[in-house]
Amino acid sequence: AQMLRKQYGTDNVILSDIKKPSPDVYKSGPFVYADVLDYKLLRELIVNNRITWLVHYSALLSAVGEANVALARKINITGLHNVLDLALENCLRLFVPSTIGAFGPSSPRDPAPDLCVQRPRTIYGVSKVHGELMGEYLHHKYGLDFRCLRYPGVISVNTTPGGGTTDYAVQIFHDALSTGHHECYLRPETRLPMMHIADCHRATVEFMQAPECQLTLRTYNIAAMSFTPEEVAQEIRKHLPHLKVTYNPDVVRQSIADSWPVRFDDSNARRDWGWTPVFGLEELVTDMLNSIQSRRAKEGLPAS
Ligand SMILES: NC(=O)c1ccc[n+]([C@@H]2O[C@H](COP(=O)([O-])OP(=O)(O)OC[C@H]3O[C@@H](n4cnc5c(N)ncnc54)[C@H](O)[C@@H]3O)[C@@H](O)[C@H]2O)c1
Ligand SMILES: C[C@@H](O)[C@H](N)C(=O)O
Repeated sequence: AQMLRKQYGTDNVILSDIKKPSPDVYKSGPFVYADVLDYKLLRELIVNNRITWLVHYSALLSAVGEANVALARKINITGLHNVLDLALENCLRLFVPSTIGAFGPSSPRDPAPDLCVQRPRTIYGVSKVHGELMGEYLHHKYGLDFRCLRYPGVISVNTTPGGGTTDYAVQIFHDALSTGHHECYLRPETRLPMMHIADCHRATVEFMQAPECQLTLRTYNIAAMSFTPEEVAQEIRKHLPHLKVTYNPDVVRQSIADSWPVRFDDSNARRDWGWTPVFGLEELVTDMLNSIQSRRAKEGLPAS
């Protein structure tokens, strides 16, 4: 929203959720309550605010989805159908993120290309493949301007991890600066594609702004780096040598991670609309530690 508001004006970008926003978010511009399962309310918001673009992020992530399959199906599939119908009815440009989780054990893993077998084994992945296919179907049949990026694990200081399989890659930075000890629920050699949130946001805005004639696909992989818990820990130790990591693999999350790509082939995104990441592992680690450290200092908390 911050990026879009700079370009399009504060009042022209409306954030929504079913959760109360932090005071910072609330003060930064328009925020409304919107439940994606409430079709009438969504329609009212779109009509009353003369919405032209819709960015649909609401979802239950992979690990939390496995713990509550019925709710994940409702939010990730029924909610998506509401959004697709409204986008079509109101000629909106629609962005829906997909994920590395849209692939499964029978997909090529190193690298996973844009087009290949997709047989995910989580309700999250199944719902994301469904979203990719529904959006593309409505694009080809009715001309819906549907755009979808498959994000790697996204790493950010601003939000607490939302119940995904890649959450450890956020938590490890907080633990490094608080207790100096991180207990990892994945095995040390588990490699997954990851991305700094600044790259993820920039990719999304650049992709949304790309002229339609440049797009040869409606769903693209985007990549920045791939690392294992051991590799990110080693990079953090260059700044905080005392970091201790112990491993206690969680059966559910480890088996999800083992079914996902270890690397993404994003050559189509690079060719079609010029995607290039800025953050590699070194830059990511420096930025995350600096940002968390200054946040802790503001809150009067010590760094370990
Ligand atoms: N974080 C990642 O690493 C990652 C990677 C790939 C794709 N994505 C995708 O990006 C999107 C956002 O992910 P995130 O990490 O911010 O997840 P998150 O869990 O932090 O946020 C999801 C949001 O959806 C909201 N929500 C839940 N039920 C809702 C409902 N009924 N109506 C409206 N909102 C509802 C939640 O309140 C929450 O704020 C998801 O679609 C996810 O699949 C995320
Ligand atoms: C990878 C992504 O979709 C999310 N962070 C998850 O782990 O579920």
